[in-house]
Amino acid sequence: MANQDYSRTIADIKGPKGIPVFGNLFQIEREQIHQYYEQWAKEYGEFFFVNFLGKKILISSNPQNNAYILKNRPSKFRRLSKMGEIIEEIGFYGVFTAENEKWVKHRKVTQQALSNKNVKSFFPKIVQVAERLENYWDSNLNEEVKEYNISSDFTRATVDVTTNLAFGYDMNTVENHENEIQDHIAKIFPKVNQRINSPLPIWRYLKSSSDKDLDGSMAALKVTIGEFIAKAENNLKEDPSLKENPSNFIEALIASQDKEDPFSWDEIFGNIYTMLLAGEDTTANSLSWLTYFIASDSKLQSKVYQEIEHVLGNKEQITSFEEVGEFKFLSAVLKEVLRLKPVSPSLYFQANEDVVVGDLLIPKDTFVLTQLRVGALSEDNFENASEFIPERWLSAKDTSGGCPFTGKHKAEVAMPFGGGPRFCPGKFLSETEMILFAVTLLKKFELTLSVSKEEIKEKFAFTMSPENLSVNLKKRNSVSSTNLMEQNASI
Ligand code: HEM
Repeated sequence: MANQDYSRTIADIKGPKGIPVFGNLFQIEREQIHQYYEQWAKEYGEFFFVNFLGKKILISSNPQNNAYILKNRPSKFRRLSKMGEIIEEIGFYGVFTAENEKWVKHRKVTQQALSNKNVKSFFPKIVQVAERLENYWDSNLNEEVKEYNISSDFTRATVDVTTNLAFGYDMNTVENHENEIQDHIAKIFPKVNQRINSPLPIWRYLKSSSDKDLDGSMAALKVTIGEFIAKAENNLKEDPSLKENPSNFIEALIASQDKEDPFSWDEIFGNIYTMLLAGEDTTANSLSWLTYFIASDSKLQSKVYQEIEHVLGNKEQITSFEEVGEFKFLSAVLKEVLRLKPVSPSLYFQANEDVVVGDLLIPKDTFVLTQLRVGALSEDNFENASEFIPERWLSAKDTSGGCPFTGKHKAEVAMPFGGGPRFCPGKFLSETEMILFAVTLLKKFELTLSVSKEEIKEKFAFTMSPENLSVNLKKRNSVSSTNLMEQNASI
């Protein structure tokens, strides 16, 4: 029994009234489920229950309570076991689903692979991927392009970064469009989401065409991953010193086989899938949301462009890691994008024991869904919380004219990368990638939305993406030539 004080038990917790047997099942649209939870949080408060076919989910929306849940892992809370089973059933037995000692072991090797030190030394490769993006646009896009699907370019770029950094394998999907790896990856999250929210595991007895499609994609991915593994095994054979000092994630996983407590082949495959998936959708969707805000606000776009001109000077591209840190405004814009459009607005947990959160006693095994964006959109934490104000993330030292925003700002409440011991180990890598790819796009093109802002909807399929996003691109004069023209004019 939990030994903290509490004033409520789950018998006191209410929620939206459903209908007999089905509960709230027909009150929601699956792809906007997070928005229903956010709306209900306003009505029912920091804890409420939803019920799908008799299965109850406790929704937690208070940021302090959510931080407590995230922090108290793996002891008091674990990832939802049903979610773990579903993800592992597909083949992803790795750091995201592992618990307790297993998780510690998986996390160590993942964190090492994604360490700041590794990302910094890998930086030239990220620049190379950005240059390929630019080459691709130079060769394939006219001066003006309408209704362009920029999200798929971001997806390719993030796949290339992850496969290079973590697997030492240069896929160059940015330029070689015949590779379909991202099409296969794209099927996984929506399916996981559908199965988690499905009250009955129908797919185990009767496979729909989309279930069979997923099996086909997993088989294709297995072949690709087999190639990554073969390359890493060859490297280890040719240079046995890599066994002690592996140069990437895959080598580290394979090298463990000669040591105590090795990773099994299922774990090796599972972690490679995990890394591939975790690194792609999240970063690419965040870049798509960035595009959404920038393309719909010309003032914001010119401000970002001014900073790009200022930092790049006469250069065409960022050339050193230190320069990334000079994009103070763009960084603030990205933070604001992640506050308003976190790609993971909901995280799924399960109580390992009876545990008191806030004033509530939550019994062992309760399914708890933390709804993270409620706090990020609350006036209690951020002034004019629903507005896009990147300046709120700038401090006085970031600007010449003193602190640009003095309103309420509880930065810790926005948790786009999760929190506690299981917070996202790819944060630093993704922040670096996002600056580089955003600069590459925005220095080159002026962007407008091809559809009205209202037509672009939040679509939740385990991660949240902008549905219907499509942009018009107009090539700019290059940054260096604009600067030269300005210099000439001032002479
Ligand atoms: C904008 C980009 C990204 C966002 C918003 C994001 C967000 C998240 C979130 C919310 C979690 C769950 C954290 C928790 O449970 O507290 C997570 C976990 C994870 N992320 Fe990311 N992520 C991003 C990019 C990446 C990248 C680039 C990689 C690797 C290439 C990555 C690898 C992982 C892994 C391995 C986990 C599982 C950690 C664990 O369970 O211990 N992520 N991420």
